[in-house]
Amino acid sequence: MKAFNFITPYRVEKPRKNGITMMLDKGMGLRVLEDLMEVSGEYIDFAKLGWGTSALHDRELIQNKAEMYLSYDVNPYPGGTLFELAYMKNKFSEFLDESDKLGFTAIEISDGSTIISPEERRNIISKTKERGFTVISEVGKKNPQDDCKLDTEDRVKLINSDINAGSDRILIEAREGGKGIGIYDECGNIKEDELEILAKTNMEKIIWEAPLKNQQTDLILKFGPNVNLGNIAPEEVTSLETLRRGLRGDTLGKLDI
Ligand SMILES: C=C(OP(=O)(O)O)C(=O)O
Ligand SMILES: O=S([O-])[O-]
Repeated sequence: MKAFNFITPYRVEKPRKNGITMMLDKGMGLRVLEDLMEVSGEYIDFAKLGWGTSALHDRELIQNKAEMYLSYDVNPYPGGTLFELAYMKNKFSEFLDESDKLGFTAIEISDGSTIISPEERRNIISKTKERGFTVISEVGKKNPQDDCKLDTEDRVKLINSDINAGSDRILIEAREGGKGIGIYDECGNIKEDELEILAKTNMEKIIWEAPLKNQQTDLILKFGPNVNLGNIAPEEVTSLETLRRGLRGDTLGKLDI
């Protein structure tokens, strides 16, 4: 039983469709991960082993980490950048084979640093789906100068086309920093117009990358405790859960929970 259970607001439990939290794992060791899972595993739905970090560790460690995540019902997956590298090297099917063998259950398809034609993107999404992975496709470019060339209409088109091709979730790029990219301005504040338009596409499927606390708070206040959020730092997972439940001043008494 949880401490103070008589005042803690309830939130939908896993497996959940909404209120998804995606955590960014930047190369944690197994013991740190075990500790984290023990205290926060129930608040995490997906764990992304950021960009190419999983390629720097022994296969056995990655397998053990994936197993640990799965034992807490957390879906582990490799960073979109690693997929992009595999794609550039013409090793997409080997990438899926290896991901499967390592125990990853989801795959991120992104073009943050590469160029992939819309047709190719749709093919890749459906092939990944056919292989039995949960598909998370990302919309946005890593370089702010390239990202700002994508207007809102382009993003809406991409979201809809990815969903039609079979994506389970659409990730809105904000990187680890969360500034000057996607729905955020240079200070990391939300660009309301952009947010409103993207939110009209399919809120259930969208995961907003929101690495900063002000972003998490604003999105929770706007869309409620069960908004899907990603790129959450491991040490911020419990903190985010308090925001979702009104257990922190920023949202206390302000949520319908
Ligand atoms: C962390 C990110 O990069 P990657 O998907 O390459 O891990 C991201 O896109 O937010
Ligand atoms: O490389 S990152 O921060 O998406």
